[in-house]
Amino acid sequence: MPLVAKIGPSILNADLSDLASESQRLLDNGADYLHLDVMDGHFVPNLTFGHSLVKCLRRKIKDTPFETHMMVTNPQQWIQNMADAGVNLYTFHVEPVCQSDIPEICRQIQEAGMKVGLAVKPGTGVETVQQYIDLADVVLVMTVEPGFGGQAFMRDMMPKVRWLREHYPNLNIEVDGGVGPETIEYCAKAGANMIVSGTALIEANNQKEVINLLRSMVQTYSKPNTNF
Ligand SMILES: O=C(CO)[C@H](O)[C@H](O)COP(=O)(O)O
Ligand SMILES: [Fe+2]
Repeated sequence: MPLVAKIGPSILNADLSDLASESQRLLDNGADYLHLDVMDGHFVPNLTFGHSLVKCLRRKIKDTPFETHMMVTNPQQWIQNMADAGVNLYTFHVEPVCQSDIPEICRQIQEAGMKVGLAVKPGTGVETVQQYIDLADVVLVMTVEPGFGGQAFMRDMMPKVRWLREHYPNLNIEVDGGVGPETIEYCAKAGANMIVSGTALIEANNQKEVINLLRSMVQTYSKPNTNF
């Protein structure tokens, strides 16, 4: 069975004063979910928004899955708030938390009614999350240092994606950072099926064309025996 390709625009570099219509345009052009980058100015040197804004967006965009990419030092703190705001997938970084707390954080996320994403920064090996993969719905391999949109894609992260795909054929593997028409082939070939794309989509003249291209690349390479 080919994996399901899902395209999730990051709205980080969109016009945040007009977030609902920017998001709706991306969805009308074929996006499957919205990737909402939450930054606390501590885990990363940048600030974005929190659960209040997510809740407002949810009032306007009702049926689309929301992922929050939690670039925060204390992911446990925001679980209930984000669940109440209408988040579906709560993806947190493993770096700032105690390894032994990861199962409990995953449990709390699930208990709050959300799916679990485990995110790793470029300097973190996948072996760090390996023992927790059974507790997660998604593993996010960052392809830039978290904190800012519009950075260059780190191709040297692809061995992590490839390793995950080899060992976990059915896992949802997400890539985030510098992903667009120029770099999707690397991600798709390595085995990623959840594609976050920010700047490349926000700045595209034809968002529908770019979303279709990202999806078709994933579909091409996720067919059995054509991965590599
Ligand atoms: O998590 C992120 C940055 O920390 C963003 O999701 C990511 O950078 C997407 O934006 P772009 O495609 O412009 O790189
Ligand atoms: Fe992100």
